[in-house]
Amino acid sequence: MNTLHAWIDASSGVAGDMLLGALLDAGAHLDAVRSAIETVIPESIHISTSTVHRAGLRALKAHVRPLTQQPPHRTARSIHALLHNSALAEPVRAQAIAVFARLAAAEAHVHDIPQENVHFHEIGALDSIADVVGVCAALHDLGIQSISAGDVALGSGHVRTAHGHLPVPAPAVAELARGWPVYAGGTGELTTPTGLALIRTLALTCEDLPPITPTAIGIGAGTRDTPNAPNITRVIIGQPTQNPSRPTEPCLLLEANIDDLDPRLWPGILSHLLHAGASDAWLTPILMKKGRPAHTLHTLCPPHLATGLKTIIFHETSTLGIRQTTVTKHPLERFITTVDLHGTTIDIKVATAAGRITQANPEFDQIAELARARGLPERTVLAEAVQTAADEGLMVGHLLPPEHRPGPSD
Ligand SMILES: O=C([S-])c1cc(C(=O)S)c[n+]([C@@H]2O[C@H](COP(=O)(O)O)[C@@H](O)[C@H]2O)c1
Ligand code: NI
Repeated sequence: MNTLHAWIDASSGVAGDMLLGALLDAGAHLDAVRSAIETVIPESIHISTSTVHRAGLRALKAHVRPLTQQPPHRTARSIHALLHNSALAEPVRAQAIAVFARLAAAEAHVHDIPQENVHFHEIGALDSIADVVGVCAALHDLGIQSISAGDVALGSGHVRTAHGHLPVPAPAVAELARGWPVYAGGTGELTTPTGLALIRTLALTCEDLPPITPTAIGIGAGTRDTPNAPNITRVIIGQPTQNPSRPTEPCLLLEANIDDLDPRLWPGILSHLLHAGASDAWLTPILMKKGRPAHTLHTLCPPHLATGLKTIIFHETSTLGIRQTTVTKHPLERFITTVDLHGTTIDIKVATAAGRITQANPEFDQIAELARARGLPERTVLAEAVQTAADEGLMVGHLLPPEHRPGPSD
């Protein structure tokens, strides 16, 4: 299966209409975007594009023009209902709802009000709905399956808004930036709340351009044209040439053939090596010279732990030597998330490739403990945990649900 990854370059900043312009420039169909926006807010927005230049570079400007100066009053709650009840394609609807929830959480925090009471400035609400629904529809139209983004430039100084003069980054932008690498990168407001909410919700990780073979590049223009500082957002779309977010890791493999150790000692040795930081430690049965049954001890480890692990092997086994080879590891991105099962928190180990789940396994020790506590067979509790995880979208082949994405320190 060919997967398509989109990498967002917000090193000159990002706003909702800039990202929309970039995706349209990369080949998303304007009709698909228009029709998604019409589905949610009929006859409220006129959307068109034009080729412009920003600091001498060609870019596509998405013009998102409200058709009314007096749209209905919109709160976070009413926008959620509007999107929820709309006939948008399911992935577009789910993503747009998640983006607005993130935006509303940031606004609620900085204005110190309940999330459902957040209201979006009347005209701004229309713009924002069009930008968010437009971007999600454009991604769907392009068939994008995973997204990452680089560090984001936020700007500096002050910006004039409907709420008066705000410092840059605007408070909601600063709130949305928690846990994502950002920097000033220039003067003025380079990143808006809607632009950053889109990146924070849709992008799985922050990274430099991952290994992909580009098939489309889109450049979206901001409103101002400032000399020497192109006011643009870029997207580079392509097929991952490796796992998009995980470079290979250098590893050492330590090995020894041993034919004279009391076999009862092996479990303790393997466990000691794992506790000391080995990525893996295992035995394979072998037949040595003179027909002697024996074992090869294999220990995989990051290079900086090799000396300590070799000391353990020499100390706890009877070997007279250790072979050491350098190997390359291609790890999948993995992390632990949790689900609630009968009031107990169960860890789920999740691995992803190109943004899709390849493994989602409940931690078996916790399953066994819960099974014991409830007097049930382990396989019943295991099946319940797998089903609970699947109900929350943690299913092999699915995109990772936003609420289960790892935080920056996971
Ligand atoms: O309308 C409100 S409450 C508002 C709050 C904030 C905060 O940071 S709080 C910022 N702004 C400014 O509005 C414009 C439009 O932003 P979009 O994301 O809707 O494009 C932008 O200049 C924000 O800094 C408004
Ligand atoms: Ni605000």
